[in-house]
Amino acid sequence: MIIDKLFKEVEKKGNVCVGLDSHLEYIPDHIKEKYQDVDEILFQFNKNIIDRTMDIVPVYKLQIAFYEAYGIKGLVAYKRTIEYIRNNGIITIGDIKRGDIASTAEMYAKAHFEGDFQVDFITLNPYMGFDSITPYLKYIDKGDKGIFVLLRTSNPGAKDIQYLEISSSEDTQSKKLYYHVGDKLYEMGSKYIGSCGYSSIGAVVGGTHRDEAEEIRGRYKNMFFLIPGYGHQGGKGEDVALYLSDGNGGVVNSSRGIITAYKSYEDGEENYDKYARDAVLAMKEDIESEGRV
Ligand SMILES: O=c1ccn([C@@H]2O[C@H](COP(=O)(O)O)[C@@H](O)[C@H]2O)c(=O)[nH]1
Repeated sequence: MIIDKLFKEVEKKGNVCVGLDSHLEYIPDHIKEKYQDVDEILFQFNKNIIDRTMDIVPVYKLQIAFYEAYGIKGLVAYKRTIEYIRNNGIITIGDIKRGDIASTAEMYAKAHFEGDFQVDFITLNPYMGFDSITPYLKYIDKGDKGIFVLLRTSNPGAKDIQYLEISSSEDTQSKKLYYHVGDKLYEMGSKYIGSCGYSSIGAVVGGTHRDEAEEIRGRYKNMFFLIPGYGHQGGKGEDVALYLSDGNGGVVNSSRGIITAYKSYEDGEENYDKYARDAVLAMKEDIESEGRV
């Protein structure tokens, strides 16, 4: 199962997920001068970072908005980057955060689990209901695909809706909305547990809030987490480590913190890929120094 592959990669390489959110503004001038087309610029920028980091990175996440923003050529860069990563045997997450009625979700599943934009995991937004998730299950059933569903996100606005205390007809006591989502996903995920003990139905939990971390980790023991919010959004090693279990059970994403790390150095532009690697190593050390919780 894909989750077993991710688990093994994390055992070997650590928990850092590099976010290739490759805004043109983040790309050094020498690359923009060398290549004319935006697809080539984005791809070459990504490729150099991937080549420099793939021995220490278990998974790359591409936020599709950064490619859609550049139209067809942006999507060509998205396709070429995911193909390049997958051809190197490394896992990809398409951060697409889709959520729609079942008939549309079927087409989203086809679009991102087959064909040009095929990745290993995608992110989904469950707030239209669980019938918006079920069309993806037939791919998970086959074993080589997985999903990360938004549970409790990293942004300050997460509190506006996800933290609302509500009760359902099945519960006697009220609980936060994100626990309603988590409990249901946990139940759905129990069918897809790999030999590593985790399910191919994982959840996105923001690494910027630490108060609930131990409760979330303890409540969803078989759930693998995608943990964004490290670095630019303020999450630290001590925060994100709380969502891990014995050093595994989650990957921690950093996008700007890694791909724009070079901007702090005088010789950064020419060596942006080296500084991306240094940033991955520093992040890995920051997380691992917390010990295998
Ligand atoms: O709760 C969430 C879910 C997804 N994201 C995504 O992660 C990265 C974070 O980028 P940074 O530059 O490391 O802040 C980005 O792609 C978001 O769309 C998130 O931040 N929080």
